[in-house]
Amino acid sequence: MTDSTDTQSTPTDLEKAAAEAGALTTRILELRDAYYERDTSLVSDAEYDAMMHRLEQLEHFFPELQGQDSPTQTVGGRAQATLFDPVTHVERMLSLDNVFSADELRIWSERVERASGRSVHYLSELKIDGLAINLRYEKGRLVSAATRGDGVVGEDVTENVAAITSIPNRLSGSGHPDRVEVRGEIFFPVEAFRELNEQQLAAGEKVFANPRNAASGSLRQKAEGKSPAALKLMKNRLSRLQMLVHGIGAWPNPPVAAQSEVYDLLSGWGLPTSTHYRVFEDIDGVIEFIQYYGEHRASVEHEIDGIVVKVDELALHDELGATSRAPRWATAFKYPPEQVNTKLLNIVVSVGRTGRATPFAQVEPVRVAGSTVSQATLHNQDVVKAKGVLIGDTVVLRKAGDVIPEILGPVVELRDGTERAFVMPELCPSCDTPLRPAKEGDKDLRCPNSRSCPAQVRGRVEHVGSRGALDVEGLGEVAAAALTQPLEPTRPPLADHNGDVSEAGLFSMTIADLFPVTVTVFDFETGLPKVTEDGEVKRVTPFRRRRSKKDGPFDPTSETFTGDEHFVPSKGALELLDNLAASKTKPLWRILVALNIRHVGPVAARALATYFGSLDAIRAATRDQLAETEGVGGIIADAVIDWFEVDWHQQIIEEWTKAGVQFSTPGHPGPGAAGDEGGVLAGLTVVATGSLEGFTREGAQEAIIAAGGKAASSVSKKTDYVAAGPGAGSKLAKAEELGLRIIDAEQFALLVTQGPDALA
Ligand SMILES: NC(=O)c1ccc[n+]([C@@H]2O[C@H](COP(=O)([O-])OP(=O)(O)OC[C@H]3O[C@@H](n4cnc5c(N)ncnc54)[C@H](O)[C@@H]3O)[C@@H](O)[C@H]2O)c1
Ligand SMILES: [Zn+2]
Repeated sequence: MTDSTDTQSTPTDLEKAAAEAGALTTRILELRDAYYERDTSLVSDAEYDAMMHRLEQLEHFFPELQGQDSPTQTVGGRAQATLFDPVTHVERMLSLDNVFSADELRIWSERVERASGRSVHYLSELKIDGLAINLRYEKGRLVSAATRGDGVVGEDVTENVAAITSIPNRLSGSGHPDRVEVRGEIFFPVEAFRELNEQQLAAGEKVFANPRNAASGSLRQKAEGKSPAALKLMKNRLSRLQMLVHGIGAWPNPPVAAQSEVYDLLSGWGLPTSTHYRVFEDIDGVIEFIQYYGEHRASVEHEIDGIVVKVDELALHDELGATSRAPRWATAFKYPPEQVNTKLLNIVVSVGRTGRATPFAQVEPVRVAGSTVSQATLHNQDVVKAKGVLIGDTVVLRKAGDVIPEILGPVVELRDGTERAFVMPELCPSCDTPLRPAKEGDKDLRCPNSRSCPAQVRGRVEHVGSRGALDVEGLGEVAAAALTQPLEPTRPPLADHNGDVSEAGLFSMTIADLFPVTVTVFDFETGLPKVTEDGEVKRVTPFRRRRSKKDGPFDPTSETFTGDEHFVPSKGALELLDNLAASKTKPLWRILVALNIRHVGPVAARALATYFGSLDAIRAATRDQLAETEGVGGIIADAVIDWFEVDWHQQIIEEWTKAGVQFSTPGHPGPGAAGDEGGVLAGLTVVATGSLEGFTREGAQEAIIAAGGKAASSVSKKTDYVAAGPGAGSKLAKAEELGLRIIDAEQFALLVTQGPDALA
């Protein structure tokens, strides 16, 4: 459509548009009121932005709808003279226009360059999630601080701002103008925001949905009428606020020509300016900057909701001017939101491999930080209570980067009375055993049926395959669930991630069965598991697929016939078996982690493996010997001893030993040796580079460490051996240059198992 269609629009179109615009306006004003006056987000920012966008569209096609007081023409907020004194800004405080994609940004920059008629430099900086403040300094002294309000009239918060330690009351240096207005963002650094919300939770107060609401709520508090204790709390909150300068207000003839020079000048006066800005000669640089911070959002000390792009040349600011709402010389690129509102549909309890019963939230699926979220953990019943969420609430959900989604709290204003409280169940949802704390006073409840609780069995099998344990590709959540299905032949088949069907009902595996597993199981006549001579049911990977013509001659040892359908092991199943077989000789510490001993994660397992060198040595050790090992300590020592005392744990070791799992580090000289005077590589530094046959990159490092050596990542004079394989590159060149001892994969294997003497 073009603008000319406006005049041809039929009255009904216009009427429809007017009705929609009217409804949107009412809603947006309601949302603004909640947001700016009550520090509450009734909808997510993305929903709010979408409504604004829709209203802009309607007004674009039907300009007659665009009144002066339309939300598209006004700056959020309202000057509320009731709480603070009103301040009329000498220069209006504006909002920013938004773009949501690189394409939209390019369109913006083309428009700017066309209007400027000359080349433009772009200053890119982080969009801080806080609230805008205008600071007026007269002869270097802070005389007034005001919020944005409606852009024309703001609130006088001078007294509170004086309590913010990061804002100087006096400018440093000299040559300050008689009057200068500086603008910036007041915010909570991420860490302080987290602490604040924790304190709010503990005190039974509302949690803030984002640092911006928190900053605004903290700054806009009145000291009057507060008890001494409340006043102290208020001061404490104010003192944790920070500010960063991002512009200027009224300042006649500033002695600078560019926004970037403004920052240099102001930082020379002791004002906090961001160190994260950059000036680019074209928009491509800006787009790279946006991408960079999109991936490194979490590395910044404060929350960012986007990147602000500004024309650097100050002269152009005047030439380009502003609309009633926003400058034309700047725009904000908005990142996908990390916080959204969604409905809390239910709270259910899951039991993990350690038996811990964890309530988690099932929410209406929402897009947040680039992925769709439908669940969030709630840790334990105390956390549910502390967060004050009820089933049926609209809740604020947060997901930053790779972090696990978290529920911040309810939007209390939106309750309608149908919400209900969560009640922690008394029985394990997986096996009906009464839940109880591991020891008195523990907040977490556990299912004590560790041996056969299906949820725990499944969790342990999955844990064996996990990255920190044996890292078995194909042994994840889906496979673990299929492998451990209880023995119920009538269960419907499950499909795995390749769409292969599994006869899930036939398997009930524990981690003890994991390595002896074979594919040969089904009796081809009956379709039931084959029984070995000694009466045992052979376990098998459950993944199978329907036989096709391409599968060639029938193989009775691995194929199944269920009466009317014919199955062969799926590709995934065969791969899983291969991967399991290959993991039997992984480093000892990984095997220890896979055993699922309480408190024994990768770090403790490495410490144990390095010092003792074998499972037998660990089992033979006394509590004191374990506890005194560097990196182990009393708690872990007790957990290790407890673990060995359980009879079905012995069975795991027996089964795994029979299947060829390697419970010791080859060449390890025995307890203690590697710890101080070391294993066969004690005191030696080895660099592994390029691809060494028989070792993964990580595996080579581990082999060096396990043998008591130091695995270095760069070559230096102190390096004793450089193990180099194809693709070794610059490290090899350096080693040659330094005249170091260079060995190949075969020699490396000898070195880490038998030590330097084996190479002679
Ligand atoms: N969820 C809701 O119900 C709701 C309601 C109203 C507003 N909002 C949110 O607020 C936004 C609108 O608020 P707005 O008008 O303040 O616009 P804005 O926050 O999108 O952008 C303008 C503001 O950005 C700030 N800013 C931060 N870093 C900056 C920098 N480096 N340079 C310049 N300015 C910087 C300034 O304070 C400026 O006033 C919406 O897009 C939405 O995200 C949400
Ligand atoms: Zn249970």
